[in-house]
Amino acid sequence: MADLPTIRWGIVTTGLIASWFVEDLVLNRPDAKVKHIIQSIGSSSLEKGQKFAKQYCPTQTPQLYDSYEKVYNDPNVDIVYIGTPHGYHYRDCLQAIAAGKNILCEKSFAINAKQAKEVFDAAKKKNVYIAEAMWLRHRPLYRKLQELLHQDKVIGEVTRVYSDFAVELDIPSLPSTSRYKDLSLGAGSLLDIGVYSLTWLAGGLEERGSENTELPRIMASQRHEDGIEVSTVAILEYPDGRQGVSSCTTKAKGAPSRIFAVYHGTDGHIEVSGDAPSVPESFTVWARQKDSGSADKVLFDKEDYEKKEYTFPKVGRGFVWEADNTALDVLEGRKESKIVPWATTMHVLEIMDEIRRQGGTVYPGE
Ligand SMILES: NC(=O)C1=CN([C@@H]2O[C@H](COP(=O)(O)OP(=O)(O)OC[C@H]3O[C@@H](n4cnc5c(N)ncnc54)[C@H](OP(=O)(O)O)[C@@H]3O)[C@@H](O)[C@H]2O)C=CC1
Ligand SMILES: O=C1OC[C@@H](O)[C@H](O)[C@H]1O
Repeated sequence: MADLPTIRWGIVTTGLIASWFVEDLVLNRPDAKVKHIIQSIGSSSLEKGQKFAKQYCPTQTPQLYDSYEKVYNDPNVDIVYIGTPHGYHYRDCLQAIAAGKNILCEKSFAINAKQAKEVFDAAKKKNVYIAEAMWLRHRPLYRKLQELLHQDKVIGEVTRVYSDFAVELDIPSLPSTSRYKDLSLGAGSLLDIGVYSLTWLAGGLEERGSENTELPRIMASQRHEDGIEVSTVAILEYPDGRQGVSSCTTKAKGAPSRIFAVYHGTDGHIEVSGDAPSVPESFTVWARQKDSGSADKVLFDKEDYEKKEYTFPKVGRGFVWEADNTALDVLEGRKESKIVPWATTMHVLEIMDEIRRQGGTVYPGE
């Protein structure tokens, strides 16, 4: 590890995702591209910071702060990781930018596209790096899937995609301050987990990724309980006829088959599975070899397909690729991530804005 470039992280919050991310930052990996230092941790309470540091980065000695601002103003911090709830990302990013810090900010990057645009404009003015921590896009599985779909065209032209993220949460039992319940924190299934379903859809339908500024036609419906959006279904239709269905809910468990995304192409199918749509493990390519000419076109013709499974090893909690890629971006002087460029974040937020407009989900201040 001695010769690796080093990056010094300022961690903002001691919440769940901050703990997962830090665990991966300090993981001892033979193939690490960067040495990650936990330089400082900012929390609403010093005690929380002490407990967090002891539990998740015991081999390091971060400076502990009782505020986020002190992390932003720490001259020894190269990049700030923001793990606050959605409703605070806008505020926290703007404060970190004002202090001249580079930023990796959790998904969903902001409540809406307008907030994100302001943040990106501010980052541009200050000439700092900023990226949304959409870790899925950094995973080798997602990148291989895109290569097979769009470069190798293993299932021909992608025509349809389905993706669902279902989690059974007992939201009424949670305290009113929970990020799953408090609208000012951005509560709602779309911003929390629907963003993954949309990312799986984009993986198939939007090969152009960052350059794609055109919004698909969107037809969406959302359901609410006690004012919180608990289910979303959205149909996305692209000008050339490709269609996708993206759904999410906090009212049901995911299917036991563990398949959460299906890609249909002119010459086959791909099914993606894993512990959750945020934790994919493998995908199966069903490439059509022949047409057995069966008279009943309704029946599945398994024997017409060649099946190939791609499995990806688990490394830590799966944040290592995002961590290394982001650190290298900053160390090499980039201001945007190639993997999650600003345009991609804007595009997904614009889609979610339209889904919420049709579904009737409004956040405080909108
Ligand atoms: N990539 C992934 O797999 C995951 C990403 N996330 C994303 O991470 C973000 C945070 O989620 P998660 O870690 O689960 O949330 P938690 O509720 O576990 O943690 C959020 C932290 O934010 C700080 N905070 C500041 N103000 C508030 C407030 N008013 N209410 C609650 N917390 C506050 C607290 O830290 P402190 O007291 O230390 O200041 C708190 O611990 C979200 O954007 C979410 O979408 C979440 C889970 C998984
Ligand atoms: O990003 C996430 O992935 C896992 C979910 O359980 C969590 O609520 C969400 O924030």
